Amino acid sequence: MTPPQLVVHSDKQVMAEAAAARLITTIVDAQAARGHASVVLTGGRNGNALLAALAAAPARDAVDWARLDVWWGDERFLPEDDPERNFTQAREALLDAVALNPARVHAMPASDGPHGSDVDEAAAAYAAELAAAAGPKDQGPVPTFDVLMLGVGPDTHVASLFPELSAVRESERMVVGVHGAPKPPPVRVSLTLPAIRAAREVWLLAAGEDKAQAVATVLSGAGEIQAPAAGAYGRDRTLWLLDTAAASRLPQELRSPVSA
Ligand SMILES: O=C1O[C@H](COP(=O)(O)O)[C@@H](O)[C@H](O)[C@H]1O
Repeated sequence: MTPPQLVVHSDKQVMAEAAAARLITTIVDAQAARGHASVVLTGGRNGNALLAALAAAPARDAVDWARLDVWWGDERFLPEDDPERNFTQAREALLDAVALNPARVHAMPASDGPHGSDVDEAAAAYAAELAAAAGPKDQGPVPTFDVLMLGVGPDTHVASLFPELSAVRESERMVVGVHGAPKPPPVRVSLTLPAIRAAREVWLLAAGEDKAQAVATVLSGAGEIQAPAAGAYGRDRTLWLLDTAAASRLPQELRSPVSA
């Protein structure tokens, strides 16, 4: 388990812009080192703000978008063009504006897709897509993602792993169907903690006062069943990207200096 590193920004917008700049650099470095890169997107307010900041960043043209694989950490199991789908929101914020290779855009299935309303079958299909993309150098049935981003919910959920639900206890499957999520919609598809931990870098995003207690709970040592974000860490790095409001309830010894 890599220990969490904290970066605290002055506000939500600065955080989104700084995270977007960090993502550009990380993708460019991965493409220089390996010829391609892979990212796992998150839904939610902070994830979408990051994508919008990336879309507005002049340096976005440094990325070779055609050599980027895009995956999702979770999806709201809704019809294809539903505005609440994480995929729809990511398209609007960034994806439609850059020259991605459609074969490398790995959206999670929609509820009117080939698996119909069977979310467990949809989850199994996404797990198979991940397994097909994994190579001999990957440790297990998922690719070694370069960066996996997670928005942290006010209840400490990440992806669609909610406190105490069975999905956060999953130790074998890489992707699960989620039933009865406390945040709408109740049916979702989610990577599990073992899949999340396959990433080189895991970035946890939290901005705003409504995230402050969740951030303090997780970073003060809560367990992952009660606080799923506590179980999200990367192989090489676990980075918490916060704004001052989200960091405001951290114990003093955990706080880092605020960047601009
Ligand atoms: O529903 C979801 O919520 C979380 C957190 O969203 P936020 O708006 O509170 O930042 C997000 O990480 C997840 O991908 C999404 O499906």
